Amino acid sequence: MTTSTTESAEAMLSRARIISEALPYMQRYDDKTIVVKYGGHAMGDPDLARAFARDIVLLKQSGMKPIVVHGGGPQIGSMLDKLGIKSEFKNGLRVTDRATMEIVEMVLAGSINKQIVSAINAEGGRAIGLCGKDGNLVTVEKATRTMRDPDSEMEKVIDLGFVGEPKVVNPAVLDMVAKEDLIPVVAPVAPGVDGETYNVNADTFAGAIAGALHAARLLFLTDVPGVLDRDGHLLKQLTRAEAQALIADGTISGGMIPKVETCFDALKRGVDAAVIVNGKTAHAVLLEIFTETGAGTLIRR
Ligand SMILES: Nc1ncnc2c1ncn2[C@@H]1O[C@H](COP(=O)(O)OP(=O)(O)O)[C@@H](O)[C@H]1O
Ligand SMILES: CC(=O)N[C@@H](CCC(=O)OP(=O)(O)O)C(=O)O
Repeated sequence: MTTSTTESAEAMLSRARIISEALPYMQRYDDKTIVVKYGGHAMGDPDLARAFARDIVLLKQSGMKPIVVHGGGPQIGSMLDKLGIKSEFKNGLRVTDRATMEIVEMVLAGSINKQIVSAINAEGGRAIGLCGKDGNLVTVEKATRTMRDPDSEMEKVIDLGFVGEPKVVNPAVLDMVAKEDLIPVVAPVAPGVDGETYNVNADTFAGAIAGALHAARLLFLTDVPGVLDRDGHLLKQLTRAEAQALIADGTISGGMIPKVETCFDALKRGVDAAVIVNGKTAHAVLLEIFTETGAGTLIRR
């Protein structure tokens, strides 16, 4: 036997071992719902987008039920800039007037949603694009928030406009989609009980869907390796008490606060575990589902 044939046989055996190692995970998650929140910061690079779509198709092909819930905050921001519409965030949520809502719906339920659907279909999957309006999948109520007024030092109610908080999730729509072997791709735009259209934070939206379906995993794909401690090191696991302390001392701030809070909320509503991972790493979803330790921060009951 020549050296090159021996090496090639070893390489083939190693490939076979890697494929074989996937078996326990395929068995663990067989027929289980995996909600993947694809954040706007994790999108943009075409190679990463292809790898993401491929991972989702692989989960489906392996017998799991992936549901993609996507964001698009930076993309909404660019479109609003182009149109000269000013936008601001309060308590991590975009203040959404009627003109802003029109753009949010166009960007989220329109271009981004269809880009993800096309990317999944291009990898051989069968995706269907939805938003909270389709089949009344998610109904929301107007979000209420308070903020400390620096002058009076009193808590004041702030009006965020058309920003919604999920109130009712109707899993029947997703059950029907699953029966047809389709992969749902859901945009966080939803009707209010008042008949208006509302903008929902994509993390909150993903958490509500994962909770209603008692998903086995809720994955957040963002632009950092996970939750980082005071020294910037990755926390492989996070308890509620640790999270509360890190929020109180400012280590967890900005968009990471609703993400972490959504994780604990989803666990309370029946999700087995939530994970925050770096969506800027190729095949982040596969690494999370098909390995024992995963790559990001695991939050579980
Ligand atoms: N302790 C922390 N660990 C990691 N990221 C943090 C932490 N505190 C704040 N962040 C910020 O949270 C951001 C992720 O949240 P967000 O911008 O809402 O992401 P996405 O658009 O993916 O939902 C990170 O880019 C980081 O700047
Ligand atoms: C109310 C609110 O803030 N909605 C978000 C919805 C998109 C989102 O959450 O996108 P990411 O996941 O990429 O941040 C927004 O308008 O930006």
